[in-house]
Amino acid sequence: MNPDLPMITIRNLKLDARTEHGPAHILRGIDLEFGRGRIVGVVGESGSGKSTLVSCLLRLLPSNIERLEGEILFDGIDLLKLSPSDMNDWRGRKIAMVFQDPMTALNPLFTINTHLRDVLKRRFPQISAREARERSLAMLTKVGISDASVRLDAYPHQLSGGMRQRIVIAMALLVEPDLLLADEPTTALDATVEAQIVDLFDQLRQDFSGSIVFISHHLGLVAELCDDLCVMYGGTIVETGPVAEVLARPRHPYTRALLDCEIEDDHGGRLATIPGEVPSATWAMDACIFASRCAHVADICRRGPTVLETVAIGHKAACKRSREVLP
Ligand SMILES: Nc1ncnc2c1ncn2[C@@H]1O[C@H](COP(=O)(O)OP(=O)(O)OP(=O)(O)O)[C@@H](O)[C@H]1O
Repeated sequence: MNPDLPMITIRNLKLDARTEHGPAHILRGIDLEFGRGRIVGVVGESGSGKSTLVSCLLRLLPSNIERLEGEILFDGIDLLKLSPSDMNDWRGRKIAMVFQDPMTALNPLFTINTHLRDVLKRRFPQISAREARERSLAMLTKVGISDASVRLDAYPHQLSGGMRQRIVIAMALLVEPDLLLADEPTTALDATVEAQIVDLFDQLRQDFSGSIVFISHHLGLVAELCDDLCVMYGGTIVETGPVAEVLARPRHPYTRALLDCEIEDDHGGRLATIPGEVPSATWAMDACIFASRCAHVADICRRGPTVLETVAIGHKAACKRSREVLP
């Protein structure tokens, strides 16, 4: 394996779903790549396609798919071409997932020990019960759970929401995945616990050699944690690049607008919002996807869709007027 090659390369990924109003273009041609050891933040409003992108990486796709095109190369292997059983094996070995709601992954009838042991048994079939317990205890401590031996014998409902999310993160890490997908893992938590879970992800990166895709509505949170940023809008990526570069010099009006939305007034309310709505997924994109809401829209923006173009090293934006309006 060549360490200089990207670990994940997504090429022209398109996903349409069948609906009563015609095909919904949920992903409209996603191009993205990232290397090992990166934390990639994916941000965008509700409905921009973030969760669907993650579902494609897991290949857990909706049943009403009408079209799926493109490639998802993981160390050169196209996940979309793996057999169902090979893909299942990858999910338990190379890719792990942390969902928004920890109860998605926890069975209320089983203790934490059973959950962690089952993950370890699936990943390392030869592991003894003793070793599984030792590894589980060490992992609980690592993810910041105090009194780990007591918690190990608890049931999910006996733990707080923050602790349950730590358990789910522990389950994901026990897999020793190359790719960890986290779909809004802090959304269901209050602000203090959210900050603790973000800190946990930050600490984990020190000895986690894989990559993390971290989905969030919250640009500030992504800025704190991630190396790379991917801004999604209407099933497309409108801007991508190193977090510091994109946030210091946003080159797409949507990213700029999202940044403005982060500014709070004295009472913690938002000073700005983006007027209008994300276009319907059934819209056949014949113009810039952001044209209907863009403060800088001009005739050129309505003449065909825009594509991602390099604006600086590693930094791309899909705006025909970028140089004029956000130089
Ligand atoms: N199976 C499906 N059939 C039809 N439309 C779908 C399907 N799955 C998702 N969509 C639509 O595709 C769009 C993108 O959905 P997705 O859940 O990926 O967005 P998201 O950015 O993750 O949103 P959120 O932040 O609310 O989770 C939405 O408009 C959604 O309603």
